[in-house]
Amino acid sequence: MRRSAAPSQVLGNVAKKPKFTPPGKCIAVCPKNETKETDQEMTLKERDEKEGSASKICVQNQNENFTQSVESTGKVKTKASFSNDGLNLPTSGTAKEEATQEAPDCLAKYFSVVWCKASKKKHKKWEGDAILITKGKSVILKDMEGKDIGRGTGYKAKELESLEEGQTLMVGGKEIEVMSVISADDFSSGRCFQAGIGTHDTVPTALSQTNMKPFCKPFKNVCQPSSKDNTLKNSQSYKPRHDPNASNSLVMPRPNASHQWTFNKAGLPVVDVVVDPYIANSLRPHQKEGVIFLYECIMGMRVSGRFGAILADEMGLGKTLQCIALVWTLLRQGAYGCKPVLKRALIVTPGSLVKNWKKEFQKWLGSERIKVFTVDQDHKAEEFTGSPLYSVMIISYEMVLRSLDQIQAVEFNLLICDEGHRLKNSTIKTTTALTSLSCERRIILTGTPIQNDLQEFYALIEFVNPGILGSLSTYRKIYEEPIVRSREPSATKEEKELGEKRAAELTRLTGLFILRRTQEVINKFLPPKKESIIFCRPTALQLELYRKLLSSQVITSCLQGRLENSPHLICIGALKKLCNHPCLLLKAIKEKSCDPMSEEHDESSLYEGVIDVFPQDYTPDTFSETDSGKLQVLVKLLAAIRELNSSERVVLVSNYTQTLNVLQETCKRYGYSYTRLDGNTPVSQRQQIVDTFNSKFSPAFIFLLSSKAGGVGLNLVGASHLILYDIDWNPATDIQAMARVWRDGQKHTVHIYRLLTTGSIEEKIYQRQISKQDLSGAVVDLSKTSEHIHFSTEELKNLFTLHEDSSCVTHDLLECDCDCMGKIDHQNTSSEKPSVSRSCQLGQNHGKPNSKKPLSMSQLMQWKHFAGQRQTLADPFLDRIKENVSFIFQNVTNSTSPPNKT
Ligand SMILES: Nc1ncnc2c1ncn2[C@@H]1O[C@H](COP(=O)(O)OP(=O)(O)OP(=O)(O)O)[C@@H](O)[C@H]1O
Ligand SMILES: [Mg+2]
Repeated sequence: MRRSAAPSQVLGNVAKKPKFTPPGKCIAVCPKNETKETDQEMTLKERDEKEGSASKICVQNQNENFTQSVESTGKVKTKASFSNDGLNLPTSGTAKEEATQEAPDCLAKYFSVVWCKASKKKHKKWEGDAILITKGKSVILKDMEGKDIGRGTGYKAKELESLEEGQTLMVGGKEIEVMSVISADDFSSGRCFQAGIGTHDTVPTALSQTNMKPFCKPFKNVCQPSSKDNTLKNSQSYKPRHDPNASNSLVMPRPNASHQWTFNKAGLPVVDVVVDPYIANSLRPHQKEGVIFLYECIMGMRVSGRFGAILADEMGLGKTLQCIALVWTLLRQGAYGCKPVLKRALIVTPGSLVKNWKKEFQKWLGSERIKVFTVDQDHKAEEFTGSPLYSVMIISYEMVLRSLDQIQAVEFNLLICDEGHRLKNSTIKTTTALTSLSCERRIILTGTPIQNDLQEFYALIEFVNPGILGSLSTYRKIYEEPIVRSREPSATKEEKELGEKRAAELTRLTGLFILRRTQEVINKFLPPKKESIIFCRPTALQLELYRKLLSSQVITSCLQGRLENSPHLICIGALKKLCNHPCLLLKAIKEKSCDPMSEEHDESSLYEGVIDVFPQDYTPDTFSETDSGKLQVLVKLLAAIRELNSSERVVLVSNYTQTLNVLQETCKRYGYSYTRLDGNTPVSQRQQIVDTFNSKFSPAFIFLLSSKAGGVGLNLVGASHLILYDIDWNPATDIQAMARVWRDGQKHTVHIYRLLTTGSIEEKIYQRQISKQDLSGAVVDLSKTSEHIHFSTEELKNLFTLHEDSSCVTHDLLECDCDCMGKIDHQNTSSEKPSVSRSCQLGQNHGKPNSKKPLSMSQLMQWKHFAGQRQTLADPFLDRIKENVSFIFQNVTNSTSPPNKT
């Protein structure tokens, strides 16, 4: 049968046949070799051969699936040919499942087909591409969005088995013709539904290779220049701005032939782009790779026709510096005829980091190279527009909304969104405003993308590379539903396999433009970090109040599954307050009693009779540190640091302003000088507070920090001790806070202390936290953040249980066979070596399916652990606090690295 109007598969199998036709006839536009070669020149063909480049300019591009148009301005517009169809995959395993019902033992087969309505016409007019699944005697036809468009049964099994290319079949009133056979793998990964983007044929340059790429002679022509003579004359002035042959030079990869074909219409000489040694010399190895990665992404060299990137390096790896190196390079240079790629760049960042960005520009480039413009109350966006002095604008997310008109009026060539995970919601104003900017080159920087769910992940991808994953509904069908389904306990083996494959495919696809490195790459440059989880015994008052709350009617009914209006959240809040200090609970009770008319009946009922447990003269303001186990420990710890490390400073973190007030009052009582940054600190003052604290002349001993308000992006390397006073459901919040101190620039050994109230809800939250961290290797963490957490009755029961007899429930859960209460020594005598060889291996049987403890507890596997009441502890700080401590886990990272960074 002949086909006339073929859909996208007119050229055959998507994966096999080229789909991209360059504008104009290739042969005509690209004459064999009209440009004379000089000593320094060689043809593209030769160079490609020499460099092993896969594609040739006159060959149809196998990597691309774009239609292309050139505007009269010469600006090239590329558009994914699948943009309307999206990537199209079926919902989770439906085809297999359905066919299984029909013939459980037969193997399913998959075909790429075209279809049209059944007609007797000889000359068919095909209406669309589709996927045909056959199994036994049944078939299912799916459109490219994964929707069923036809089904049939009662075929001859043999005929279906031998179905091959070119054959036709009737399926539910539709006539189909088989175009090609699809592998089961291509079906289950979803690749067969993708119209070519990011499938087998995308060839990103390997980072390590590009890094090593030798210098290529700069004066080479690609296509026919507009004027041969001119180009030859001018070629002598097309020189790299910096010497690519110098030792340590950082040379960007050269664009391949198809890139040149698309973006170098004028046929300008290709010149090496070399990062200014002034900044390149400061870059760590991972940062050099990062700059190359970003360069390739935003130049459209990794995924053809896409210019976005997500740099998701863990906190403190210097994302700022990598971007500065990129921006500075591209403001001055470009591969085609030395023409700078960027004229103007826009950097959007949380308000608290605007000044930090400016400082970092100065730090790495000095003040004479570049002038950056920061938008604030006194410097309006219009000033930037009117001034030729500035090429970089730094603005806060809040200000973007206020200055949108002015920003839209400027043509920015690069948009960088720092802490860009805030764009995870595509409907919020900031995201819509930034999406409205015409700039195609977009970079998201984030240290914590993993906490998002699959839809948030989609929003981030959509922001940097719009359309690459198809429409949201398609994406849900292809990826989200099968992946989520496969992780449910009731998932069948097939569903699990499908989910895993789709997740792997999603990772592969997005991995082309997402780069995440972990802290390890920088560890060797950092001083040691000693992390201790300190289980603090609750006081008698805390225990009594805790029991009282647990016996309340509200908690009882929560445990019976009555969760309308989320009463459990109020209960959790009250218990957390109590753990921090009983006075915070009393404050809440008093505030509630002043407002008896409020709607919150559950809260009033929870507090019923609790006030009677407090001593009679107890007031929230005259609290005593002896009423809170954690505060007792804190006071002793601060005294020990003051005494043993008098020149070192402390960051004290809480998630709650009221708790910070208690901590601040404690500082006052002990005469400790402090500074504070929380949600109420004006954004304009934040950098100043941070700078003053980091200066060696800082009078402040303690930095009180609200992790939620100001944690992200701050550098607090002036302190070498960090105490997490309370715990958040979301591990990212705490990790963010910890990374403020242990980062590049830190000169001292860092001590991190996490305080938890023994046997209480805090331990349970900690256990949940570490299970979340274990998921961070996945594309995304599917667990939701705080208020969205869904608790089963079983989980609530666990949360609302107080373990009074245990010195560490977390340790109990590990089923560790040691006797850490003193008989066997599980305290590693050498405090500087990880205790891998000790007899007690925490979580020995982790990962075994029958293990009762959560797999994630394996995180603690390598940690030393010991009961608090030992006679002496090797760590002098812990030794001072042991009286109030029931248990300690401790881990040392980088024990061998020198205290000063290299
Ligand atoms: N190559 C380097 N040499 C020395 N210091 C560096 C280097 N790279 C970065 N730094 C410093 O390390 C600190 C952390 O860098 P930066 O703030 O860019 O981290 P980040 O990746 O943005 O982390 P976060 O996710 O926390 O924002 C900064 O003070 C920065 O100046
Ligand atoms: Mg940052």
